[in-house]
Amino acid sequence: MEQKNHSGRFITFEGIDGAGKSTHIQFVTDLLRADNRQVVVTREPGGTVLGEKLREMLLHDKMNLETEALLMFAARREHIAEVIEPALQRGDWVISDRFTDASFAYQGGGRGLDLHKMRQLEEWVHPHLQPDLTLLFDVSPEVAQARLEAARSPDKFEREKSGFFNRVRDEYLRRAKEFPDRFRVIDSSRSIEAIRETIKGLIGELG
Ligand SMILES: Nc1ncnc2c1ncn2[C@@H]1O[C@H](COP(=O)(O)OP(=O)(O)O)[C@@H](O)[C@H]1O
Ligand SMILES: Cc1cn([C@H]2C[C@H](O)[C@@H](COP(=O)(O)OP(=O)(O)O)O2)c(=O)[nH]c1=O
Repeated sequence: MEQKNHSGRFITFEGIDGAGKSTHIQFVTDLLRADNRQVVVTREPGGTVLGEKLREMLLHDKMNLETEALLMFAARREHIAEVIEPALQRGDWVISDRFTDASFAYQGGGRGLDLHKMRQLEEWVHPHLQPDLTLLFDVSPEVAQARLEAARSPDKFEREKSGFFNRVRDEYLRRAKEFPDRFRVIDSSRSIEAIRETIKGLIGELG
């Protein structure tokens, strides 16, 4: 994987809602801490006091699509400045439940925002920062939906229909092909145990 000018590592977890990201973040954190790594676990939208306020609005209030994209990137700007960059400078490992790929997938693929506008926002907000590793938890919307229904009440995004999640999934998979060096696609229709084994191998590759 590409070398960066920091000694920490930046790992992002992506996938449609209900794909299993949260389930495996704890596992990866435990794995790294057992190996004496300093780990910062965070999430988007959110991760800072301001970002969590923006998250509340983003997950529950109806808004214009461009407003939604801009607020995602505003929360991200704060998150990078306050949490991600300082942690990487210290040499910590940063695990983020979602990052910019989610904006491409949800606001771009899912809702149809012009990807060119998204690239401009990315170039503005983090021209030089990219994850070292992105774990894409890939599963059909039907399986994800069934898991979610058993688990929790839905937010604004989770109430979307399977057509929306198919577009989100397709955009994630398109990006995985575009950036094969950092993306690893995980078949999340398998058991939690089988997925853990796959993840163990992938984290090991990071050194
Ligand atoms: N591989 C799996 N097999 C069966 N159930 C799973 C699997 N992975 C996650 N789950 C369950 O599915 C639900 C959604 O998982 P979660 O990790 O919260 O997804 P996400 O964070 O991607 O939205 C949870 O109840 C979790 O226990
Ligand atoms: C980071 C990000 C998240 N989202 C959406 C995806 C999710 O539906 C929602 C919150 O993500 P997530 O934290 O995965 O939700 P939960 O805690 O319920 O598992 O925000 C976007 O639409 N664009 C983005 O850029």
